[in-house]
Amino acid sequence: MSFVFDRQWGDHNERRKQERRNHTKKTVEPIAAAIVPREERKTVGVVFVDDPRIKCCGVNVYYDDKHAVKNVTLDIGRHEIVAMIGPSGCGKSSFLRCLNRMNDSIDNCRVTGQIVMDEQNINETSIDVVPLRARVGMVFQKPNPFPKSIYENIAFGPRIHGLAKDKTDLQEIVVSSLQKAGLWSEVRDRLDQPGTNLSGGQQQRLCIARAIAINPEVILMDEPCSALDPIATAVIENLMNELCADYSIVIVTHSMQQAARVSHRTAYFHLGDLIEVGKTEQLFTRPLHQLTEDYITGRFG
Ligand SMILES: Nc1ncnc2c1ncn2[C@@H]1O[C@H](COP(=O)(O)OP(=O)(O)OP(=O)(O)O)[C@@H](O)[C@H]1O
Repeated sequence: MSFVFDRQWGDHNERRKQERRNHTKKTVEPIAAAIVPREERKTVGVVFVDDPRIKCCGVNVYYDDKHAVKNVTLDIGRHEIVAMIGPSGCGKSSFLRCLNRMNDSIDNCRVTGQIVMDEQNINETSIDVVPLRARVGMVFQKPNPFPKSIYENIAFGPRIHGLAKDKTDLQEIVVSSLQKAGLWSEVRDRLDQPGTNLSGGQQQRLCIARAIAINPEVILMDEPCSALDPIATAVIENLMNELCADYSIVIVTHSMQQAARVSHRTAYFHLGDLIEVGKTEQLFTRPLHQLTEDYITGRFG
């Protein structure tokens, strides 16, 4: 009996020691590999994901001879929020605009490389950008509702893309888009009033509803909260969290706090190079590249 008792306690103590060793193993960071030096420009981190929604490979953006985005390779996952951060002029917006060919409207801009959705390179000149921009919607820095009624702001897209069978169908799209954008309860009684009469935060949600109404797969957001107060910003951030159940979201933001709050992965750009991309928590707490560390600790930009 005593033998059994001793053995049990012996086992118990051994187990406790082992648990402590395991615990130590789990909580103490492994000795980090040396941080990548500033001169290195090859992207480090988690560039690829399983079953990506968009696959960017060697993307370059030039404005005349200015090389604004340099050989960027990056996957955007399904149901993923990817934040793009970096100092002013590092190429975040230029890269974002590649994802729905918005750079086409800039005369001196040229984009090279592959941007693949459903095995199709959307950067080929033969691609029709109208249906592409329905699949990859965009929300801009400044809310830009059409000078039309709230209803028409949403109904316009589905109507021109032929997404509604009839008037009832169109009405359903309008209601469900406003619901998904978290605006329905605030505007249900005034759908015929101008969208421009809404507050800034409501206008931005109207623009999100407008993007949703044409059934996109991806929503691009270029500093969507920079014109909003903290309360309206929090509403949009919560909304993003809900929307990623249905869409992939790529957001350019100047706010590291916002990137940390909303995104699953964060991409850090520097002078046109994608320096590092990784799980958001890791990038902000244990960056792999010296330039990322400089930026997040406020030593640069
Ligand atoms: N139409 C243009 N013609 C010439 N150069 C341009 C044009 N648009 C952008 N650039 C340049 O390309 C570079 C990248 O600009 P971009 O707007 O993509 O950077 P960003 O990181 O989004 O900057 P910000 O955070 O200030 O908005 C910058 O040097 C910018 O001056």
